[in-house]
Amino acid sequence: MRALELSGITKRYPKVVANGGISLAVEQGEIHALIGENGAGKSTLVSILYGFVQPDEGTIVVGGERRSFKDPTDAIAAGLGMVFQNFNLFPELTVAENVVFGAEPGRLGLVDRRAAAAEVGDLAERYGLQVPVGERVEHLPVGVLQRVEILKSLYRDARILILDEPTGVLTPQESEGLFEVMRSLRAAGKSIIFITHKLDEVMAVADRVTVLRDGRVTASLVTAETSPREISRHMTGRDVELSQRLARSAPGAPVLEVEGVTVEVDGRTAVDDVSLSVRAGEIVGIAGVAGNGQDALAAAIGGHHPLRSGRIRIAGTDVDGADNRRRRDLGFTHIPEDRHVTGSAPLGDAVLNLAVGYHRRSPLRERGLLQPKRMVEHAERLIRRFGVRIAGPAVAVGTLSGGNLQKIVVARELGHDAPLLVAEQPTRGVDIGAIESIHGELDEYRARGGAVLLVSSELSEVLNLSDRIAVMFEGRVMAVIPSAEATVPLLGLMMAGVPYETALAEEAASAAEGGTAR
Ligand SMILES: Nc1ncnc2c1ncn2[C@@H]1O[C@H](COP(=O)(O)OP(=O)(O)OP(=O)(O)O)[C@@H](O)[C@H]1O
Repeated sequence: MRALELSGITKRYPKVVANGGISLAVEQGEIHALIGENGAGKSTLVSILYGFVQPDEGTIVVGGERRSFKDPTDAIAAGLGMVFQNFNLFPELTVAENVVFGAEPGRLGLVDRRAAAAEVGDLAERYGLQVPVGERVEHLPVGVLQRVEILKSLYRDARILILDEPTGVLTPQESEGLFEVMRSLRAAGKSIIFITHKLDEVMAVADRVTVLRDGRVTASLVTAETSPREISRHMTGRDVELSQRLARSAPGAPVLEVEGVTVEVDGRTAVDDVSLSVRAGEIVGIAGVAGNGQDALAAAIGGHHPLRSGRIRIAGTDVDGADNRRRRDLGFTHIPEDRHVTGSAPLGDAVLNLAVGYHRRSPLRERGLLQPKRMVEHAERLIRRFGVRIAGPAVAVGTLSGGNLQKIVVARELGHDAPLLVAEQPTRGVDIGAIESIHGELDEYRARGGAVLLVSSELSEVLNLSDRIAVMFEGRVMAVIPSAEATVPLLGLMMAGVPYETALAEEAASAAEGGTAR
């Protein structure tokens, strides 16, 4: 039976057609992947489906009935559920309370704890979702929080679940766990719309895949009958070749030195006695699940957090007490994790966003005056070089899709050849073509002698780019290992807090049982 049918969905914005007549059918008990390059129209389509955005044209039919949603409440009532990338949970409430919160008519918002725990426990068991129903969600791992979000939708009787890039925040083991949950939901007759940029995930878990390009459907394929190459050709209109990394020469002098650094954030130790260094011509990757101190460490290097103890040197100079501007003068550049808040000025155009932070120096400023023509040329050059999809340099970056905004931030920071780059999640949410080009840029930057501290929860990225890898867990560096000795299972175990020696032994044991390495 058909769970959902979208026909001719169209949404126009002043300068782009975000969805240009999209038709899509999702069967009951099907995992349906939605894939496409940045700006292809995926978010717009699911925002329409969930009632956030109203389409200009087109129809939505759910379970055989024509529907129109003026807001998410309508969509939920029709049996839709959405799990966002950013979870929306109350830290001080238990799992069960979070699940039932707001969905209990007649109880005036008061939650009967015992009844809730029993009900949620039953629900979790029925769908094979392991959660500690009575525990406060505060300190639960991300993978569990995600299951709580899924339970929230199931509790509201969702028959169609939309998962928006759900693996972006998970360890490889947690992603595998999520896929298991998705399969058991499918077995129970639920339908899942799964947005991802990762072809291997499409192949692993989806029954069918719809490919979008420039707001249109370019293919709707049965995964068992297609290949990653065919899907990527429909996404990009060309073959994406994964480029070879450049030859590595011996690294030079240390550009970043972090010694015994401890940082407190909101009264808690976020970074706990961390030491590491990055040399010229070297990429050091930090692997870890988000929230294990990586962001606080990056903020401390950038001068946004005071150190409780330890020292940081940039290009040989102790930066204690130096503000962000002074650090930039010493050669520090930074791709921040949050491109919306700290990475960009949404109302500003691309010219401004590609110059900011560098507008005080030549060539963008000469004899104390900004050079508008040069700023425009600079923006145009970077837009071309990084393949940003934007109508022109005068467009406000706030209207760009997530991935294209990320390209703007990366382009700005890499466009200056400073000696040190701290790159946090540089390819989060960007499509495979753009990942390739950002990786290529980072690799070339390193080959030109740049030093990179790469913070990423994307293990393939860390493995592919880094010379050495540090794994962070609860503020500490578990180990720093040469990337040639690292494998996905080994890093995955350490990211979950397993000490290096134990992880090594466990990995060897599972490899002996025929598990996969790397
Ligand atoms: N509110 C808006 N105003 C103007 N343009 C918009 C708006 N929302 C989306 N767009 C444009 O619509 C197009 C489709 O964007 P959308 O966010 O749906 O893409 P996406 O496939 O989800 O991309 P990504 O993978 O980068 O998240 C883009 O060109 C984007 O700039």
